[in-house]
Amino acid sequence: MTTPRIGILAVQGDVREHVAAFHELGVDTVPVRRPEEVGRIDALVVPGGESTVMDKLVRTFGLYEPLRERLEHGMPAYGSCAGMIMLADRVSDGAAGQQTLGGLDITVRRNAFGRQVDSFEAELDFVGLDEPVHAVFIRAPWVDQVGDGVEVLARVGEGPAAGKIVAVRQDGLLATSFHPEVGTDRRIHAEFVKIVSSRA
Ligand SMILES: NC(=O)CC[C@H](N)C(=O)O
Repeated sequence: MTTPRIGILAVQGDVREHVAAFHELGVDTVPVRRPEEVGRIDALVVPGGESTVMDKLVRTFGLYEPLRERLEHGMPAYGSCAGMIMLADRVSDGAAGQQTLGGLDITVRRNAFGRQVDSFEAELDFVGLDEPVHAVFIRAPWVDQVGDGVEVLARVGEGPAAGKIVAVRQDGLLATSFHPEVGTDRRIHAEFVKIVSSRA
């Protein structure tokens, strides 16, 4: 089997951190900035950053249609934080006119944790991983509602937001409210590589 080509949407956000995370796993990635690059990838990563800016740039660069089409045809994708918002079918508290690429049958609440606690870290139990994940949240969304085909992989364990959904999977689509690309734990990137390889 040939190694799948993982593209990183490289219009805005923490692209370098994702590139480095996959590199540590021995997986090369390619940046995606132009429409013609979309046809050459087997999977997509949408990084953390600012979903409103990412949305505008994706459309300005002519990436919206080709990416949407690939996602509709089942291309695996992983989104962290703003990337989760970009992959969600529905956004609550989105900016005026904000659109997403969609694909994940979820409603995501942007900046859900509020201003006082907009950045924090937490230990999370994560379905399929033996040890908890140390998760870094930065002005993160949470998932308000999931469709029937969506598996919940992690929830906040304690505090005022206890029980809120922060990681999901639906077929080849994976999303986390937090940033595993920040830090040294590569298990979630490894999970995505497994998903991509199993569907290649
Ligand atoms: N760290 C992040 O990716 C923050 C996401 C940002 N709050 C947004 O709405 O896109």
